[in-house]
Amino acid sequence: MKFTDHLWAEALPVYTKIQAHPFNQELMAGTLPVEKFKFYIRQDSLYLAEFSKALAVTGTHAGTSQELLDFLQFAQNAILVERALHESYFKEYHIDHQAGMAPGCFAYTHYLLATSTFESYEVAVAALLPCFWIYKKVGDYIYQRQTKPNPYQNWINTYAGESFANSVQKALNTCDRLADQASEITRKQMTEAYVTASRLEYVFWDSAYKLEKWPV
Ligand SMILES: Cc1ncc(C[n+]2csc(CCO)c2C)c(N)n1
Repeated sequence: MKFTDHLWAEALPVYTKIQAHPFNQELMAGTLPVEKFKFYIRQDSLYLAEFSKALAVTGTHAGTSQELLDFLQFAQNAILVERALHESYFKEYHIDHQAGMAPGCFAYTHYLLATSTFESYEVAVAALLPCFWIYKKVGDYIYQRQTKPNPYQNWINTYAGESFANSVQKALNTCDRLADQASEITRKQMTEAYVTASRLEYVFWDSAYKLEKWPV
């Protein structure tokens, strides 16, 4: 059994809830209120700006130049995705550039920044994996079942392409290779980081659906 199969089984209850979350169900049906989509896009733009740094830092801890290159390309891609959001959705939906990070976005981005900076390369790779893998799974799920026409079609297409699938496969292969060479303690830490980041993916969607605000 591959290590990533074990990870998938460990976080399956979290994934199941992400797939069933009203944000994703309504996005798929095209019925998601536009306010919630706008909130999500603004938060995702803030997320991507920090996520790209976490990817780049993780790359500096890689053991091979190929993996450094992979992570730098992921980081570059995250910045390009963020720019594309600005070019399209920010203009189309008149999204507020001033709104700061909601608690869910803050928790997720800072977890990834801290993990990539202070934990081992192995643990950082496991923490970054849900971002790729869960988006691929949710993206495929929505793409196959979407109601057409759908006002969120462009967003739905973003994670359905072949080049994104290749990136996800690279991240999975790296995680498996590292786990094969890691101690049992490190593998446990990797599993914990993977589950935590998966829970934070859930929190991120839930935050958008609830238009989450700081309570104070
Ligand atoms: C909260 C949140 N989590 C994951 C993604 C997905 N994602 C964004 S950039 C990228 C690949 C970078 O090379 C991936 C997989 C997202 N957009 N927002």
